[in-house]
Amino acid sequence: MLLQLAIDDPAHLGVVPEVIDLVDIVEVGTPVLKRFGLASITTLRERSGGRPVLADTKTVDGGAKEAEMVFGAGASLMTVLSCASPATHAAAGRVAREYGAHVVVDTIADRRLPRRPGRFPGHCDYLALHSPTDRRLDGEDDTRHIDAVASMRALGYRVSLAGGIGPANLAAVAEAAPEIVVVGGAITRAENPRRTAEWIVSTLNGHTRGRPPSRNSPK
Ligand SMILES: O=C([C@H](O)CO)[C@H](O)[C@H](O)COP(=O)(O)O
Repeated sequence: MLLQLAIDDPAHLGVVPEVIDLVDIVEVGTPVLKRFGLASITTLRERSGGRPVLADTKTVDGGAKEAEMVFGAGASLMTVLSCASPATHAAAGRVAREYGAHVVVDTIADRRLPRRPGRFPGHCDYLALHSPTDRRLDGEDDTRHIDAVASMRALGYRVSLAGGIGPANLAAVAEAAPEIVVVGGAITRAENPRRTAEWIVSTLNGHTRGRPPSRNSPK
């Protein structure tokens, strides 16, 4: 399993150097991309120590143009919403192939998950099962994305799992074994991001050592 660190708030950029050696993919979160534009991709590339950067564009139209922009700026992966038109998937995929880059198809806005392999024309390197932040802020305890990993993998999709992943559900996530585990707030908002990231990595690797660090643990 690969660990993808999501930076959704400019205030959390400082966490990157603290944990970068534990991380496989660095995500320029949608809010950061909207706030700082393509420069945020360059910034995170400079801090990522050569690790791939994902631009969380959540593209829904204009696939070729958005792909050109973010891959041209140095991103290695981008996200396209699963509800986008086949033409958008095909266009983003064509540009991704030209750059040797990757497309993550994000199901965050879809009520229905794909029922067959190869549902997205063009390019679907990973299918993101993503619990929306706002649903959780509304108080929903959502595990549907974790529960769906097995069926999507059975259809042949490589899965990226995102949304509210942290100490409360990490054991279930490790058991589901998606290809990519996306973690934002559980690391970036932790009292001790480094120790939390270490605990997450060891749990994902099946070598859990005790309990997750508490919010009050010393830095
Ligand atoms: O993509 C995200 C979300 O839609 C906000 O833009 C987050 O990066 C993703 O959900 C991971 O964040 P956490 O839920 O804080 O782990």
